[in-house]
Amino acid sequence: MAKITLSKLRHSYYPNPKQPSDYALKEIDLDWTDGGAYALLGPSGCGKSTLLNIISGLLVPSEGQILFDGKDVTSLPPDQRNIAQVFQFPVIYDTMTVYDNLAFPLRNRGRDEDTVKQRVMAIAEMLEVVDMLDQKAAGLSPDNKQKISMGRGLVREDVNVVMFDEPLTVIDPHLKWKLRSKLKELHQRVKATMIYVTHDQTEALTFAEQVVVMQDGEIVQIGTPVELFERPAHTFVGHFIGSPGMNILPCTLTDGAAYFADQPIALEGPIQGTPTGQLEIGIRPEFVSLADTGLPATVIKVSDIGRHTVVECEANGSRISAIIDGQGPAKGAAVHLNFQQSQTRLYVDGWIATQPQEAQS
Ligand SMILES: Nc1ncnc2c1ncn2[C@@H]1O[C@H](COP(=O)(O)OP(=O)(O)OP(=O)(O)O)[C@@H](O)[C@H]1O
Repeated sequence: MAKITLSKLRHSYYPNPKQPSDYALKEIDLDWTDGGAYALLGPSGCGKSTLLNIISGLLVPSEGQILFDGKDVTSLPPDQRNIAQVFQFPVIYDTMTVYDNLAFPLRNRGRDEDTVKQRVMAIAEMLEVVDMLDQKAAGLSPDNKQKISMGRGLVREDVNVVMFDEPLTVIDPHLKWKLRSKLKELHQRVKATMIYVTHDQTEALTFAEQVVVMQDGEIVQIGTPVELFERPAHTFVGHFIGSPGMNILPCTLTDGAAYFADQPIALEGPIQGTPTGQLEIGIRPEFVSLADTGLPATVIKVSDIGRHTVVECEANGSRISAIIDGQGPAKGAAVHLNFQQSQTRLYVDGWIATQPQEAQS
């Protein structure tokens, strides 16, 4: 397994790129630690496949370098990079047995049959497919085929990285959670460097120790699932992660105090620098509560989401959601909203501009 470094990486599909919008990847600088579990998360078109293809060697970047354990592999073809890939759709040989499918990547590299057997059995046990080993792959269900595809990606011990490209696309929704947790368990056991590409926040947050969030060819934040939830570095991350996402409200600043709809809103801590640009308050619905006093709002929708209720309100032309325990008020009710101060952030031109109180020196 290897540490992967992406250094000053830029890529354009145009021959003479001029402006930032000509680049599918703007500038990427990133270190992926040996043995880590990473997710690349972002909406369609943000550049995930472009980055994956550059790492696997299918695409040579317009600028910058890719290093595996410090060795420059930027111009090496895919077969010399020693990478295992698991794609959206299963890549297996229908006419072979499950055993032979799992053994294929090892036999292909001339491993002796004792080693093949030992690795195939270890992976089959982890994936819980031992009872299928003698079956022809053709007869397997789509999710079992994809399990075997994953097994083929994991069976070699000597790969630099295992990359998963939306691997649960073909899996039935009710089986997805099973395979998601299986993959996490597999990472803990095989300790390979793994990169999991997805547009699905649940998949990324369940699998990864570190999530790389991309938007428009740029990395907007790298963090643990908790960090992305608690302190989104950008309003895009606030929106994209969470259900419903972060409330983002336009605001003004007067003498260092934030105002929304003429109401003062207490921020988590001091503001960095002198903010100029688009000012917004960010507060997650989990930290908005209903109270007797506070920001006046009107309830426009109430949804029961199991143990909690989402109360969607309207205040001064903005939508604000609150996640509360128990039953919500009726639609049309006049309510007051309170924001938990330690969770109320200021964003300037999309980027976080407040520091938490305890970070002050
Ligand atoms: N072969 C290509 N030629 C020109 N532009 C391309 C090509 N491939 C991708 N792009 C553009 O590059 C940008 C990034 O695309 P990319 O496929 O990397 O995003 P993605 O996040 O993987 O999206 P998806 O999840 O839909 O695959 C998009 O604007 C896309 O239109």
